[in-house]
Amino acid sequence: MDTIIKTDTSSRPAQGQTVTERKRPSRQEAEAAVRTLIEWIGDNPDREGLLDTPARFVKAYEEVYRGYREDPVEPLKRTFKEVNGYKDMVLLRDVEFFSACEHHMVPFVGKAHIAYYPSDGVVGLSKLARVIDTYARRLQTQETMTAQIIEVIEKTLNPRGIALMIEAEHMCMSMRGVQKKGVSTVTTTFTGVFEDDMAKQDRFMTLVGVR
Ligand SMILES: Nc1nc2c(ncn2[C@@H]2O[C@H](COP(=O)(O)OP(=O)(O)OP(=O)(O)O)[C@@H](O)[C@H]2O)c(=O)[nH]1
Ligand SMILES: [Zn+2]
Repeated sequence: MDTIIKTDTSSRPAQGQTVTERKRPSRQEAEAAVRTLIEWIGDNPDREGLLDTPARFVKAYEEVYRGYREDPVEPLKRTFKEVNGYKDMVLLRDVEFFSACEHHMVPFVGKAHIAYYPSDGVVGLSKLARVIDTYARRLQTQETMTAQIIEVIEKTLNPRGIALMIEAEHMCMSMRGVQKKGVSTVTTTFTGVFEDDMAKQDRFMTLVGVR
């Protein structure tokens, strides 16, 4: 049976895409595509070691790209108001993530550091990490991922300000192409009270451990 999936526009809000509906290939079709790729690289998909590889590959893709089936707004819906009036910065440092760049579908791996000034209650700490993961588990550029995380937190939580820094190594730069290993790509965004306040930005950087 054909499955129709709705493309989540929040995966590319910056580019202003409209919602489209398209037919999702069946698992069988996806496995056949992997078989074709194995043949294309020059191996034999019928040899013993590769016989179950298309099925494993598709199963792994389901996990690696699970972000398409998740709603990033969901984890942020519940806030806790009883924090004795705590209004200072809440910061999560070193949130590890695995993603894949949309140009080569090769992994980029790194850490996100995120801070916000609560306006009306705080959100469960794990929920911010969930939002990061949902976007990481989709195809995109690091810049897009940074913008998407900021946008969903801003819209859902309406904090007084958000700071986000993502640092990652892109395998498309290290294992192929220009072949530069160990290069960190760093993206940052500051909103609200962070935006024009260098002292707040400095404090964020200090807490994150950037000199
Ligand atoms: N800005 C940005 N660029 C990215 C990201 N991931 C990969 N890239 C870059 O995307 C570019 C794609 O360049 P193209 O010239 O279209 O493709 P290519 O011939 O494979 O390029 P090379 O990687 O230089 O071999 C490369 O410079 C990559 O390093 C990302 O998250 N953000
Ligand atoms: Zn790439």
